[in-house]
Order: sequence, then C-alpha cells, then structure tokens
Amino acid sequence: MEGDLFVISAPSGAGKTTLCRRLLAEVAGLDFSVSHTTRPPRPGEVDGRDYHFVDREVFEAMRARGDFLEWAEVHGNLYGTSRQAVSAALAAGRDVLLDIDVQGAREIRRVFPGACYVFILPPSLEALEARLRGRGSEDEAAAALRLANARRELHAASEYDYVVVNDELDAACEGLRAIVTARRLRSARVLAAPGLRAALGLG
Ligand SMILES: Nc1nc2c(ncn2[C@@H]2O[C@H](COP(=O)(O)OP(=O)(O)O)[C@@H](O)[C@H]2O)c(=O)[nH]1
Ligand SMILES: Nc1ncnc2c1ncn2[C@@H]1O[C@H](COP(=O)(O)OP(=O)(O)O)[C@@H](O)[C@H]1O
Repeated sequence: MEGDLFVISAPSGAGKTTLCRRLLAEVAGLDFSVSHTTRPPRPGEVDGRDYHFVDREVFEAMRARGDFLEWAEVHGNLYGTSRQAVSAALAAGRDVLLDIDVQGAREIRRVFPGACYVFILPPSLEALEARLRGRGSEDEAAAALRLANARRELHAASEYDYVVVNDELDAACEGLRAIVTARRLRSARVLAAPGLRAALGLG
C-alpha cells in the first residue's frame, strides 16, 4: 500500500523544524523529504540531512528538468521538493513529511488533494519574533523580512486540515503525533491491509 503524505507549514520561527525533528524521532515509518535550497547552511545544519544545499545554477537546471514536485521562492531563496525521492518513499509504503511553505503546499494540493495538511501557529506574534530573534540564525534584514512574511503566511492557516499551536513544546508534539495516528487509523487504510481482512473474514 502507498504511504501517506504529511505537509507541514508555518511562518519562520514558529518551531516547525523543532517539531518535525521530534516527530521523526518519535514516529516509526515516517521519512523526511529533504528539500533542495539555494539558502546557505546555518551553523549545525548538515547537507543531505536538513537540506541539499545547492547553488542557483544547479537548482535552475533541476527545475528545468522537472525534478521538482513543487518549488517556490521563499524569503529570497529557492526551495524545491524532489519528485523522485517522494514518489520512491510513498511507493515503498513509507509515510513522507514535507516541511514546505504555503505556496508549495498549494502546489502539492493540486497533485495530492487527499494528503494531510498541518499548519503550525506560534502562540502570539510576540513569541514568534522572540523565537526567531532568539535563534540568532538571521541578520537583522533577513529576520525583518521573515517577520513581515509571517503576517501574510498566517492568513493561510485556514486552508489546512489541522492547526497545532506550538506554545508548550511537548503538548504541540503530542498534537502532531495524534494527527499522524488518526491518519493511520482511517478505515480505508486499515481495511486495505490484506492480512487483516483475511483474518477477519472480510476479504
Ligand atoms: N515550497 C517549498 N518550501 C520549502 C521547501 N523546503 C523548505 N521550505 C520552506 O521555506 C521556508 C524557509 O525555510 P528555512 O530557510 O529553513 O527557514 P525557517 O522557516 O526559518 O526554518 C519555510 O517556510 C520552509 O517550510 C520546499 O522544498 N518547497
Ligand atoms: N514550543 C517552543 N517554546 C519555546 N521555544 C521554541 C518552541 N519551539 C521551538 N522553539 C525555538 O524557537 C526557535 C525557532 O524554532 P525552529 O524550529 O527553528 O522554527 P522554524 O523551523 O519554524 O523556523 C528555535 O530557537 C527553537 O528552539
């Protein structure tokens, strides 16, 4: 059976990277889709784990070849999701987690309207700003751009199936895990398991 697709979006600083890492560590059978980006790596980020860091020429050649399931320019950098990596994981029955922006999520919705769409909200704009600045990964201009974009991105929250408010981290993680569990227990998915159907005489 094909795997399921989980799409997570949030404004910069809301905590989606932190939450996605926790989710991936705690939930089996879930693969992270490692995007390509032209953004330079932050300290501690690992090429091939957090992103595939590429220059603009490489990104544009990949885009021209149709290598991306979706791509977008976000905060002045290019980001794209590998078509091949996602389809190989889904075909192998793995669930796949995409951490992508609201433009990318809209693109994915055209191809996968039945995927699971989750938006992460900060508890307040003040908390968002404090987290973004506290992370210290952007200079002042880049942080200001991300905060300005956040106000626009927050309006997209209502397009998503689920909204998780990342106030207290453990509670937000629990919410995300519950979403994954509920998706995995959908009748169409459980009843598609041939072994179970046969054992229960449903087949
Ligand atoms: N459309 C799209 N957006 C992506 C992709 N990968 C990451 N993003 C988004 O790009 C934005 C910036 O990500 P990043 O530079 O890591 O900064 P952060 O949001 O502050 O952690 C976030 O909204 C990510 O969700 C991708 O492959 N496609
Ligand atoms: N629930 C939380 N409470 C307090 N700080 C948090 C919480 N979640 C994340 N953070 C911190 O906020 C900053 C931004 O989180 P990050 O995961 O990098 O966000 P994003 O990927 O959405 O930009 C990081 O320094 C992170 O440690």
